[in-house]
Amino acid sequence: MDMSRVADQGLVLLGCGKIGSAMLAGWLEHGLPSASVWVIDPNPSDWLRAQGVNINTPLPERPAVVLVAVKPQMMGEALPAIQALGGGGTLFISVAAGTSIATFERVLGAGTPIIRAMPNTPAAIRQGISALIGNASTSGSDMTLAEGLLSAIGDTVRLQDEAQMDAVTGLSGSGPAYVFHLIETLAAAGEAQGLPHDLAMRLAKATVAGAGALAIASEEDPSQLRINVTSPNGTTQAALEVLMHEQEGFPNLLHRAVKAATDRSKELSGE
Ligand SMILES: NC(=O)C1=CN([C@@H]2O[C@H](COP(=O)(O)OP(=O)(O)OC[C@H]3O[C@@H](n4cnc5c(N)ncnc54)[C@H](OP(=O)(O)O)[C@@H]3O)[C@@H](O)[C@H]2O)C=CC1
Ligand SMILES: O=C(O)[C@@H]1CCC=N1
Repeated sequence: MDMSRVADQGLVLLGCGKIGSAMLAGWLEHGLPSASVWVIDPNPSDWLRAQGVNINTPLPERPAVVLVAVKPQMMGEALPAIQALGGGGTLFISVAAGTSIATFERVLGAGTPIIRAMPNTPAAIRQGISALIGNASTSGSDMTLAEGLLSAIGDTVRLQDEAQMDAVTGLSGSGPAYVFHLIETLAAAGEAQGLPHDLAMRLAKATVAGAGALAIASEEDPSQLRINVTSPNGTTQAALEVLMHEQEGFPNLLHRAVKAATDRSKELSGE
């Protein structure tokens, strides 16, 4: 991605916590100059202070992009700081869960190009995935700019309908946490079978990372890759009889987990 427009005109980051920092880390690593970044955050982290970006200083008059990365509950308090940049000329990208495009249009004006995006934290190592959708004022070049920025920190996918954002949030936005929990519990299960903690954790991390990389790289789909591991009447089959149990296994558990996250995203949009 050619970051020259963003580097020339500037990028404003409203809120730089977990996801804002993950995205910023990816962009800085990709070559965005730190002098081109302005951050508004009441309590900048030590990591952020060490990056050489502009923190809580006056903003450029017409930045290329404002990235909104505050919690939905803080939106009312936070948006006035960037409201004057609305109206066109600056592209707004919000990653906030459950905050609709209409909410931003009410504050910034319907003529403001606004893209709602849902990234995830592997963005920090440029292996995230972001889903995005723009409002009616978003031009083709705005979408290209947003996709360029987001593709610098991983894969991107365009949505057809803003309503899909709740399920996307429940799947890939929150999803890294499910996988981290899988790593934690896989390691703990190995420990319970007699392995030392460090060895169990190393095996668990490498197994999840390797399986994920194979799932992306392979032409076979994940169900075939699963079958490839499963020798008839072997060890994997014994485990899968537990994990694939209709009521107590993964399918029901993950269905309930993703539904809970999706429902919470819908709830946030009404709060
Ligand atoms: N974490 C994730 O994996 C993902 C998060 N998101 C979305 O990103 C948004 C941020 O989430 P996350 O990074 O986890 O949350 P964090 O709380 O880690 O980050 C939010 C940041 O905004 C700061 N902040 C609070 N009030 C203001 C204000 N008035 N002006 C500017 N900054 C302010 C916070 O400071 P302080 O801590 O001092 O309050 C904090 O540094 C949320 O809307 C979430 O839905 C989307 C995708 C993935
Ligand atoms: O937990 C949350 O609400 C945010 C949205 C997706 C990931 N973290």
